[in-house]
Amino acid sequence: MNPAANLVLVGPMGAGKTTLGRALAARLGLRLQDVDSAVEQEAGASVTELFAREGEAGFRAREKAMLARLLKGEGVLIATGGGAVLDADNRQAMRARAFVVYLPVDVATQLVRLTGDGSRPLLARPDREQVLHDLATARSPLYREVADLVFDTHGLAADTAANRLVDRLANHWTRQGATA
Ligand SMILES: Nc1ncnc2c1ncn2[C@@H]1O[C@H](COP(=O)(O)OP(=O)(O)O)[C@@H](O)[C@H]1O
Ligand SMILES: O=C(O)C1=C[C@@H](OP(=O)(O)O)[C@@H](O)[C@H](O)C1
Ligand SMILES: [Mg+2]
Repeated sequence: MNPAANLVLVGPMGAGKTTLGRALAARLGLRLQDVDSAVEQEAGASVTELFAREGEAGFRAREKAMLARLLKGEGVLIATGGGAVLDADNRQAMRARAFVVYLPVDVATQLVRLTGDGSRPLLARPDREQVLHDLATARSPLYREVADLVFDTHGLAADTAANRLVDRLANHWTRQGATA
């Protein structure tokens, strides 16, 4: 059993972090915080606008500050963005303050799930498949490095995946600070 105050979801774009986060938070009695949404709310601008206005570096600085702030809480389910693991401080902070679940996803599934999605600036280009392969090569080791648990959702609807993940977590994660 692995004690931690919070739960964090990591994984590539389209892995279902935001979607599963919603379903899981309700089931686990945790407060959901999606880092992208929190950054957008604080900035008063979308992720796409922030990338355009401040560059990826500007967005990453905001993402890092928000993640650090959210990890100070307890009983928080934090859905990260796919690039949050790039920063070593982020990875260390996640490991220190949360039980980390990696949701892997293959590129073919990402392409289907993200068809028509215009909200991810890194995919606003014609060679999406190549971009997703390159991101996977660079980031998969980082997801693995930070993860306490790897949970595969391929072939599962989001609600079913949430139910199974709740069962898996019961054997792996003790919520620190929770009253029995
Ligand atoms: N397990 C799943 N099965 C089918 N579709 C899914 C699943 N998880 C997420 N999706 C869909 O994929 C898209 C991206 O999901 P999202 O939660 O935004 O991913 P992430 O936050 O990891 O980028 C959404 O349209 C969502 O409905
Ligand atoms: O992989 C990435 O670098 C990004 C993933 C996005 O979040 P999701 O993983 O929730 O799509 C969002 O943070 C931004 O567009 C950058
Ligand atoms: Mg998301």
